[in-house]
Amino acid sequence: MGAVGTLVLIRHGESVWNAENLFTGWVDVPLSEKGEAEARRGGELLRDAGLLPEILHTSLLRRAISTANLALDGCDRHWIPVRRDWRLNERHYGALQGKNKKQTLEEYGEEQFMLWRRSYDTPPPEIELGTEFSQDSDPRYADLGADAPRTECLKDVVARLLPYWESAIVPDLRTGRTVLVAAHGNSLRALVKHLDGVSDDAIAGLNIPTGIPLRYDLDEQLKPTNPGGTYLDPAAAADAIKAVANQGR
Ligand SMILES: O=C(O)[C@@H](CO)OP(=O)(O)O
Repeated sequence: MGAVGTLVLIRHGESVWNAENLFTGWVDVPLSEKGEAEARRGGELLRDAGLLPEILHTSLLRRAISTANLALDGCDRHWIPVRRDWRLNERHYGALQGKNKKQTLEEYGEEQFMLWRRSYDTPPPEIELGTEFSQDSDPRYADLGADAPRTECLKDVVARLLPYWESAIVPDLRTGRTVLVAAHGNSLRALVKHLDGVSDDAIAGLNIPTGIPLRYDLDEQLKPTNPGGTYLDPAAAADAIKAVANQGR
């Protein structure tokens, strides 16, 4: 087998709903101005590190797609091939989609709020079909039919993400290419859990900052030789991780 390529993960820049502190999930909101700037900065970090993506995988949500476009434009890689798949989408937040995080924390209390946000296997209540923030008439998910999720916990995200990792991303890495994955806080937590072998309990404490590329060097078994990965701007990542952890407060 040849050398395994480099994996670069990027969570989308701040979205308008991140800025408003709303549970987002599969609701397709755009980047905020700050998020666009974060994405452009992500591209500069890639350029300055000489870490130039050769293929892109994104979710079907515009905050990840726009982030990838802006970042790739910034490192002159806007032309690379791209694949998009719902399996990279954010975790479906069920009936919490569109709700304010602070109000939800006040209404349900810290324990329930954190169970919904960060426990491995407790999904929020299912979203009601046909309501404002459900995706049941969205054409991009038409092929999923009744398999389209109405809520997900992180365990569900791991289960739907891994088939795409194995069948689409790993083959690209096996060609030795630098692969950029532009996705979301919780879909990337699911991938990092798998890559680093993080336990079901420990994953609760892991948060991914917006817009800062995270590099993984992998061995032949696809185990990271730099466990936890390497943020291209570690100081900014450390501050941003704290901010994600404290959302709702
Ligand atoms: O609202 C969401 O979809 C996610 C990511 O922004 O939020 P959280 O970090 O609370 O899981």
